[in-house]
Parts: sequence; C-alpha cells; structure tokens
Amino acid sequence: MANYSVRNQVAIISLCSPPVNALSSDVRRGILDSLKKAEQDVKVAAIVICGEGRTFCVGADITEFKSEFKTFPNLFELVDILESSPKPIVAAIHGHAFGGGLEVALACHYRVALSSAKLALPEVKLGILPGAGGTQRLPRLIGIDSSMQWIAFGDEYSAQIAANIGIIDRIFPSNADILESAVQYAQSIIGKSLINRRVSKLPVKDASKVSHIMEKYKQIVGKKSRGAIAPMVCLEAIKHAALLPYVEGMKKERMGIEALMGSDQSKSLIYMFFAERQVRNWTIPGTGINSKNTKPIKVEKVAVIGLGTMGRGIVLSLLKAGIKHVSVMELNKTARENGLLFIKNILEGYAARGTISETQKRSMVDALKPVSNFEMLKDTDLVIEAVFESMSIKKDIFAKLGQVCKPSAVLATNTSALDVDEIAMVTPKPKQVVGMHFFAPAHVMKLLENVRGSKSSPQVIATAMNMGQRMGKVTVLVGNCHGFVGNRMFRHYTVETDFMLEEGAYPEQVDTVLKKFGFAMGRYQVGDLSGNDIGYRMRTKFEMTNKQQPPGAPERERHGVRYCPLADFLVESGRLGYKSDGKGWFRYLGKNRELTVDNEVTSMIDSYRRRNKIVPRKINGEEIIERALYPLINEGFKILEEGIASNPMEIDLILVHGYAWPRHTGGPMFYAHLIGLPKILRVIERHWNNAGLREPHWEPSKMLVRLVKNHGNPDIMSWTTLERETVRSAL
Ligand SMILES: CCCCCCCCCCCCCC(=O)CC(=O)SCCNC(=O)CCNC(=O)[C@H](O)C(C)(C)COP(=O)(O)OP(=O)(O)OC[C@H]1O[C@@H](n2cnc3c(N)ncnc32)[C@H](O)[C@@H]1OP(=O)(O)O
Ligand SMILES: NC(=O)C1=CN([C@@H]2O[C@H](COP(=O)(O)OP(=O)(O)OC[C@H]3O[C@@H](n4cnc5c(N)ncnc54)[C@H](O)[C@@H]3O)[C@@H](O)[C@H]2O)C=CC1
Repeated sequence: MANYSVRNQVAIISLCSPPVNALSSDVRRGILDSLKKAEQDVKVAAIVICGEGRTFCVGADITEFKSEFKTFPNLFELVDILESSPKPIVAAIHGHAFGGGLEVALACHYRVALSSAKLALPEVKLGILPGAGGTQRLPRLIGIDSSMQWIAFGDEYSAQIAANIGIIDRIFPSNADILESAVQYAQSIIGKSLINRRVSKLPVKDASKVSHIMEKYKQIVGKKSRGAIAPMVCLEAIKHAALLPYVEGMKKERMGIEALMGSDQSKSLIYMFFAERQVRNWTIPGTGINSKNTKPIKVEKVAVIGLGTMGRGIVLSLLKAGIKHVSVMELNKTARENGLLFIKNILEGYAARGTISETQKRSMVDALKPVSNFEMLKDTDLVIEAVFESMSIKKDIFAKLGQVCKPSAVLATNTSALDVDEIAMVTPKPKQVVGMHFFAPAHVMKLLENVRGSKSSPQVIATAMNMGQRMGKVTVLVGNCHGFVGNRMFRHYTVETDFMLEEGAYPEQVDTVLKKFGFAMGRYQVGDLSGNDIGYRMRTKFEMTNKQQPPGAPERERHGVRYCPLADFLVESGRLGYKSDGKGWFRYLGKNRELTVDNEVTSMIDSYRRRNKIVPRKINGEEIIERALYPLINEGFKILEEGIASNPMEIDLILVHGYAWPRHTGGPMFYAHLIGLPKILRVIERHWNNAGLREPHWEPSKMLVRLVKNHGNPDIMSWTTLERETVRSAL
C-alpha cells in the first residue's frame, strides 16, 4: 500500500510494503489513488514519492510475476500516468531505487537522493528487461551508451555516479532526513515549467551513434553472457529508443518483455534469486534444528592455520568481514612470508581501487596477528584449519587445538574431501568440530560449503553458518560424505567426459559443447587451468592411476569398475596444464597464451584407442550434454535421498557458485526440473542398462525412480516433501 499526507503544499506519497517496498499490485493501486487525491487537492502544488523503512523501492514484486500484469494499474501504465501528472513529482530516494523502483523515479519530474543510495536496473539478472519504460526513458536521460552499460549488465551505481550522469538532480548527505529534504526541494520547484522535465519527451543525445555503440555492446555481451538471452534483448530495446518515438519504442520494449517473461532462463534466474535468500534458513533434515531456533556464539577472534592457497584467501575474507583479530599460523617460513605479502598486496589493491578506505586497510593489516604456537590460540573463538590435505597432519593439529582452545571454541576444517567425523574424534569435544569448505580463491569465490559432522552441535553449525554470511558468502549447510556435495557430484562429470574421449570425442569438441551450454570454460580447459595433477593426486590415493597398476592389469578397469586412464597418461607425460609450459589437454601459445589444439594429445588419444581396439564413433552435442550432466543430476538425487542436502536449491547454489554451472539454467536440479524428470530418468536408465561394466554413477537414484513412478513429473519445490511422504508411508 501507500500512505498519503500533505505538508506545506506538498503531498507525500510514501510506499509502505515492508521489507523492501516492492511494487505489488496493492502498492501500485495505493500510488495511483494517492496521486488522484494530490491532483484533485487545490492546496497541493507538488508531490513527493518516497519509501517508508529501509529503502525507497526495489522494483516489481517478483513473487507476483505470474499474476501481476492482470491488475490495473500495471507498472508500465502507472509510470505513464505519473509522468503526465500536471503537478511536479519529486522522487525521494534512500536505500535502493532498483528496477521498477528506478523506473517510477524516472517517470517523476525530479529525482533527489541521499548520497548512500544505490540505483540499478537489474532486471537482466532475472532474465527480463526493465519493462516499465526503463529502456526508453533512461537513454533519453543519459544516452544510449551509458544506458546499455546500466541495463545490459544490471549493476548497481552510487547516487553520486547517477548524479554525475544526470539521473539525480540533487544529492543530500547520507545522514540527512530524505523526506524533509525532498519536501523542501519540492517547495523550491513549485511553479516551474514541466516542459523539459518529462523524460519521455526528451531527445536521445547520442542517437546518431547508435549503430556504432550497439556493435560495441554486442561484442561485450556476446563474450560475457554465456548464452543468456536477456542482455541482447535489452540492447535491442535500448536501440529502439534512438530510432523510434517514445510510444513506438515502448511497443518494442513490450515485445521484449513478453518474449523474456516466463522463459526458462527467466524462471531459472528468479529461482536462483530466491534460493540465495532461502539458503540462509538452514535446517538439519529430520531433527527440527534450524536457523530460527539456534543461536551462533559470538565470534571476535578467529585463527587460520596454514597460509597456502586457501589460508590466505580465508584470511582476506575474514578481514573483509570486519573481524578485528585474525591470528595466522604457518609453519613454513617462506609460505608465511609469501602469504602475508599476498594478503597485504591484495589489501593495497582494494585501497587503490577505492573498494576500501586507507583507514580500513590499516585496520585490516593491524588485525593480522602472526602466531607461532598453539598456546597463542587459547582464547580464539573460531579456528579454521587450511593445511595440506592429509588426515594425519589434520588429526595432529586438531588434537593440539582440542587441548589448548577454550571449550566453547569452534574448530573448523577446510578439507575438501576428508571425513570431518574422523578429524573430530581426536578432540575431547567432537561437537565443537565442523567443516568449512571454501573455494579457491577463497577471497573471491562466493560459495562456502559448511559440513555438519555427525557430532557437530547446533550452536557450532549456527556459528559456521553465521560466519559465512558475515563474509558475504552464499553459505550452504551440507552433510558429511566423501567430497561433500560439490566435489562428489562434479567427479562424475570428469569421469564421463573422459569416457567420451575413449569412444570418439576430442577435448575441443567436448569443451565447445559445454561452453555453448553456458559453462565459462569446458571441462578440459578447467583441468589445464587448475592443474591436471590435482585429480591425479586424488586418484593416486585410491590406487587408481596408470603407474600404480601391476603389469598385465586391465588398462580400462579399476576395482571392477570402468576406468579411463587418458588423464593419467597426460600427467605422467608432464602435461599438468597451463603451469607446465602451457601444455595440458591443450597447448597455450604466445604472449596471450592462446588455447590451441595439440596434435600430441590427439595422437595420444588415437593410439590409446587403437591399442584398446576401440572403433571411434561420432558423438554429437546432445549426447555430450546428457553424458556430462545427467550423472551429476543423478548424484544430486542420491544426495537428497541421503539427507546430505536438505533441498534441491542448496545443490544448485553449490554448483552455480562453486563450479561455474550457468546461472541462467538454474543449476543441475532446476535444469532437470525444466527438462522433466521422466526424460531424465529414461536417459539415466538407458545408460545404466547399456554400460558394459556398470558404472555406479549411472545407477538410477531410488528417489528419482520413486518420484517418477509415484508422481510423474512433480514440481521441484515438492520433491523432498514427496520423497519424505513416500518413505514414511513405506515404513
Ligand atoms: C507472460 C507475459 C506477460 C508480459 C506482460 C508484460 C508486462 C510487463 C509490465 C511490467 C514489467 C516490469 C518490469 C520491471 O521493471 C520489473 C522489475 O522491477 S523486476 C525487479 C527488479 N528488482 C530487483 O531485481 C531487485 C531485487 N532485490 C535485490 O537485489 C535485493 O533485495 C536488494 C539489493 C534490493 C536489497 O538487498 P538486501 O538488503 O540484502 O535484502 P534482501 O535481498 O535480503 O531482500 C530482503 C527481502 O526482500 C525480498 N525481496 C527483495 N527484492 C524483492 C522484489 N523485487 N520482489 C519481492 N521480494 C523482494 C527478498 O526476497 C528478501 O525476502 P526474505 O523473505 O527476507 O528472504
Ligand atoms: N586448493 C584448492 O583449490 C582447495 C583446497 N582445499 C583444501 O584446503 C586445504 C589447504 O589446501 P591448499 O591451501 O591448497 O594447500 P597449500 O599446500 O597451498 O597450503 C597448505 C599450507 O599449510 C601449511 N602447513 C602444513 N602443515 C602445517 C601445520 N602443521 N601448521 C601450520 N601450517 C601448516 C603449509 O606450509 C602450506 O603453506 C586442504 O585441506 C585442501 O584440500 C579446499 C578447497 C579448495
């Protein structure tokens, strides 16, 4: 709804729809009713539109997307009504003016803002475009070039930047009273002509350069969008602002939004938006323990053990979260010095770019406390261990931590696959131990996979979850199993793509198909970039590598299961990837390290096939997608079935934020929901039945089978509930 009042000739329409004043049908109706009152009241000479509470307005109510367009006034109807008002309207912006919120402001005749306010047209991130005149009004205010930058990428900008380019007419200090300031401003413009204040009537300044600008943004968007369609549709709509009168341009904008709204990509992106918020409400399946009934302990002092690749990024994340005391412990002198230097250099870089102030930088550097022995950690609230991936080293460290740390201290391990319970058992209080699995580089990657051990106490879990959120991470709580959620699922992707190499595909073909699907890089380029030796080390642990096999052992089988040794040959011939002189699955040549196909690798694959009498066959794109991605989906269902994740959203967030799964497909589980579970199951069963040595990753998940058998193609939001009901009724 919207509240209405009048103060010294100025009518105030305040949006009131907590928490973020989204433009629900009630709010739109409220604005319209208030506007009518203001227009009819002869004592009113100007109008202010503002937002109650923490923000001006974050745009259309996303939860009403399915129905909102039926009720009058629509958002695009409302903005035209506002702009044509005979009385001047001032938008008073604090907090956020996002999406439809900014479009409402653009339809007002003046815009004022607190310096702390943020503005954006982020619709593209929901797979749509600003469909309430945003693509037509913004270019008339700031030009085609800047509009393409704002709309096609959807980033947020400060009020000051918006003022510099002409969106905001007056900035007030962040501590000013926005309403009071806006009312005074409105009084100052009473009686002024509105002729040049109706943005839809303005010419587009850089209209003559539209073709050139369009070409520039097409190139950038083509490279960045990874198959997302909305950015290109946004560019097309903005282009029409330069070429057509406002009314005609609006028709094009309307066609754009009609094409995008309700598309699979938009559904996926909206699902992601809500998943990122819902994941804060964690729960331990089957226990009734959740974020609402469990309080974290207060964390002021944190320690990080190990300052290698991960430790240094974790330290930076803690400093950025405002932790004022971060102890760092690293045994190796060179690693310690390099780690501290790395951290300081990154902080210098943030300060140079203005991401943090000089004062903040100094206080972050002061917060760093190198320590040399465990005794110095005795009053630490949270310890995060990030040493080598070795159970014996980790056990040694946790045994010492268990002795010296205070009883309430939370002891976390950043292991990527080791058993959190086994580590916990060496401490006197296993309930204090939890996994905090960061992703590299930890100060950049948004994902944190927190692992609850079987003994981890609710409060310890709450503390790890709370710390992740303080660090601004998408923090997902998962159960303890080998590889947790992400690595457990992703393993199948590498295994099955390698099988396709055996059968007839080549690395460049697989990567091209995966990139077309939306991955930033294909499986083989990722391997080269992160180092093919990482997987090799893992396989060595399980005695699977080529070198570890006794003479005469079958080349394509390990422990009774199909195996492809091509990745072993690669590493054993010194092709670790990018870092080994640009040699891996591909060759990286020249100053720019251009990716090229290497005949040596092609010959290696060909001779392997000949040796094993494999007749290569043509593998098409559809098969590559199915075989690379469906085993991962199948594993996702097994993870749900075991309660390792509480719901499909958690799995999707992990894959999107930790493994670059394309966001506009919503993650593997949402993608499966879009394809339809009966088809997913059919394909999985076909591969399971065809596989010579039955590959475990094709064994259909029982939960998937039950869902399809009992419910056909149920909605993703009901999967876990339906599964629980089925299992309960079978007991
Ligand atoms: C079928 C064809 C029909 C075609 C018909 C065509 C007609 C078209 C007519 C009109 C088209 C209109 C087009 C348009 O311009 C639409 C829009 O405006 S889309 C919305 C654009 N806005 C956004 O994307 C903003 C989204 N929000 C944010 O990014 C953040 O919330 C924000 C940075 C603003 C604040 O962040 P923070 O402080 O961290 O708060 P939270 O994110 O935690 O949010 C708090 C709370 O609020 C919920 N929420 C946020 N935004 C919205 C929203 N826009 N709608 C509904 N709910 C929202 C959020 O989920 C949180 O809820 P919790 O329950 O607390 O988790
Ligand atoms: N590198 C990656 O991409 C990821 C690694 N991990 C996990 O994070 C942990 C650390 O991995 P990396 O940082 O990559 O390893 P790393 O080898 O880069 O760093 C480990 C550091 O720990 C130090 N160290 C070893 N024993 C120590 C001890 N007793 N006390 C203090 N310092 C000690 C070493 O000197 C080294 O500097 C491992 O468990 C790994 O599995 C988790 C996610 C991603």
